Amino acid sequence: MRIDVVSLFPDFIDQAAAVGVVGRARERGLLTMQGWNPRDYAEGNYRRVDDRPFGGGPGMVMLIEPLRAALAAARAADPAPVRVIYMSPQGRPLTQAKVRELAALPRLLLLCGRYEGVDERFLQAEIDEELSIGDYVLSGGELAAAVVVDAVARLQDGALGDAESAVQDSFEGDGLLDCPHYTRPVEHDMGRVPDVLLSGNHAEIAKWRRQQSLVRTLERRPDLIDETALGKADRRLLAAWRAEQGG
Ligand SMILES: CC(C)(C)c1cccc(C(=O)NCC2(NC(=O)c3cccc4nocc34)CCCC2)c1
Repeated sequence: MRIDVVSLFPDFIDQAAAVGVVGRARERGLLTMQGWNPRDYAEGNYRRVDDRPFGGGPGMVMLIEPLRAALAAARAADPAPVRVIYMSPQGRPLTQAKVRELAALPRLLLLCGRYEGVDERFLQAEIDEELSIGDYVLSGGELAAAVVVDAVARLQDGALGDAESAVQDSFEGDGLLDCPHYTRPVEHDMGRVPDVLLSGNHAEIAKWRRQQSLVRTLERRPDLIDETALGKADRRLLAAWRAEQGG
């Protein structure tokens, strides 16, 4: 897969995608990336990439022409069709389902905003979709682009080793939050490892982990599951938990 990133700080993404799974995927040729800086395409001796907003108000807006030239150069760099995504607070929330869809494409182009954003005419003319990584104010779209790169890279065939794939599958599997994890020592002034995990009883351990995931998801992110859609076994685990809690 090829990912082009249009950003005033292309090195930022490159660094964020240089280590770990993403770095390895790039080394293995599973993922190629290239940054494109609109400033390299800005005219005039000030090489302007932004200007004041019509209608007044604070801040600056990214100019159309440098973006259009950078996007054209990126498109021309590879014959494969490209999905152009503007990382934006006005975008649809990024979900794992969307990540899976994007990971299957041959090419992505991620546009990162700065200042107050991008001239709307450019977005209307050139952008296929807008995606948001969450509802908070950021200084630029680069962190969001790095999130997409990481999530998509993990799904490239061969990016993860068998063990890592199993972890990814367990995370992705049923959309539940993760169960608690423990490692050595068994005893610690911060507490003791739950006995079930020391029992060697793999069926009980699997049940306990499932129960913990279910309870945590219901307690912390009820929006992630529809209790009515739970299977009989899951409903039993929740009932047992509630009985234990005297709930
Ligand atoms: C969400 C809410 C708090 C209501 C809000 C309302 C209005 C503006 C902003 C805001 O952050 N504007 C600044 C910019 N933000 C992002 O690029 C950005 C922010 C968040 C998630 C993202 N996912 O991708 C890109 C994202 C846009 C131009 C430069 C950075 C945020």
